[in-house]
Amino acid sequence: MLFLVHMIVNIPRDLPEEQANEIKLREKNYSQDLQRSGKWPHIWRVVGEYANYSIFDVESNDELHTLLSQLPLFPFMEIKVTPLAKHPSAI
Ligand SMILES: O=C(O)C[C@H]1C=CC(=O)O1
Repeated sequence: MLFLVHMIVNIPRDLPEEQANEIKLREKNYSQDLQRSGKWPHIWRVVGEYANYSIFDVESNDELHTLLSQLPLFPFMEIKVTPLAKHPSAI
């Protein structure tokens, strides 16, 4: 099942920089592990924003929820999920 996921990151300004950097490093490693696994085949930066559009390829809504809720930046994210279906004109 394919999902379009929009993630907007809002790290509080008062979070110590060292702590923020540690979370971002864990996020990068977690994200890259999922990309290597094939479950997160696309991630694109939104120009000018601390946000991304991603494609996830997972077995179920529950699996996607588990993967997203384990993102180290999850507490600081606004996430919108759009389920994708095959377009009838797609070739
Ligand atoms: O930078 C982001 O868009 C947020 C998050 C998603 C993957 C990652 O490494 O960080």
